[in-house]
Amino acid sequence: MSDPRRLHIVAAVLTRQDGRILAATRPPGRSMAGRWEFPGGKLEPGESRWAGLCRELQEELAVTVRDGRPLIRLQHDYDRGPRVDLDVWRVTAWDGTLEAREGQRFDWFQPEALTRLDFLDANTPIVAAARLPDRYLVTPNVPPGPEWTDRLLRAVGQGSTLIQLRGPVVRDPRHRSLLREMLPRLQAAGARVLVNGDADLAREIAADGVHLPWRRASGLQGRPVPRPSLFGVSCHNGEELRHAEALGADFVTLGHVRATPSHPDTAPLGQDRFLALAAATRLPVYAIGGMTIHDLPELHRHSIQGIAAIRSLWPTPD
Ligand SMILES: Nc1nc2c([nH]c(=O)n2[C@@H]2O[C@H](COP(=O)(O)OP(=O)(O)OP(=O)(O)O)[C@@H](O)[C@H]2O)c(=O)[nH]1
Repeated sequence: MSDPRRLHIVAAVLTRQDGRILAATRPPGRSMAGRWEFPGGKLEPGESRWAGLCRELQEELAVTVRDGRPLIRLQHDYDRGPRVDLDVWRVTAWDGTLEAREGQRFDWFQPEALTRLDFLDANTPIVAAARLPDRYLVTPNVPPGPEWTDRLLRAVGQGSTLIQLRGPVVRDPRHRSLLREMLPRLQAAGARVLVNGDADLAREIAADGVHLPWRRASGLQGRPVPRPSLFGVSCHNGEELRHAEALGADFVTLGHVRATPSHPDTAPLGQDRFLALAAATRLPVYAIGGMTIHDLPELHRHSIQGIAAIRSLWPTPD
């Protein structure tokens, strides 16, 4: 951390197998008491991030953390308050029975319900990251075949629980019946489905949100859909990332990281530039452009949300 006055905070998004997430109120007597946060606290001098996380969860909730990984990292300056570097981890395994050891209130919430809680000001992107998976499937820009629903359901089963429908399947009204048949089945299987480029269509078919290409997002002043609907933006540089933040986007895709057949004419960002841009935004970031699930461990190490991909997440036919 370059600024020694900035507090390094480690915090945990405890996530149960059924998908519910723990949130807690700040205990009486603390700053911003009563508002919601994720359990955690200040890293001690010389302490590793993981050791600090484990200590905080033991102190606050009496649990021993067994498994987790970085989820998102962002900086926030409170007015007349601390300047914090929030280093948030997804924790998926722990031992012990949860106890509120510091007088806080805690509960388990469906991911969507988190958006209705009065969280600390810095936490909006953390709540978005908590709600989102690490695989974001973007459909190919070709007319959909009748086998699409089954293929997409297979992708959901493999962990791509966020799907962006784009191309003819959303643009061409002849595919509306397929779309209407497909959507509830994907949602029932646990997927959130976003429509590329068209917030009206997203509303009309009860999709879970909208994803805008940069050229559509650039002319907007605010979100095209209210929370808890999801709003993603495709970004390629720092200026676009700052505009996506100002719009109140829930997340961005950032790329293309590697050379890909879908962008033969533009140079890829490359890993170093990608990581530098991703570190400078407070929004959850999906790396896009030549990404596969084998990239996930390294991306997670850098507190990146995950990958967005067409080819590598699109299941082959049986
Ligand atoms: N644990 C935690 N802290 C958060 C979150 N979001 C957020 O802005 N923070 C800020 O990070 C700092 C947490 O440090 P802490 O938990 O050790 O501090 P504290 O209770 O003694 O609070 P205080 O020193 O502000 O009174 C606080 O300034 C808090 O406002 C969050 O989700 N979890």
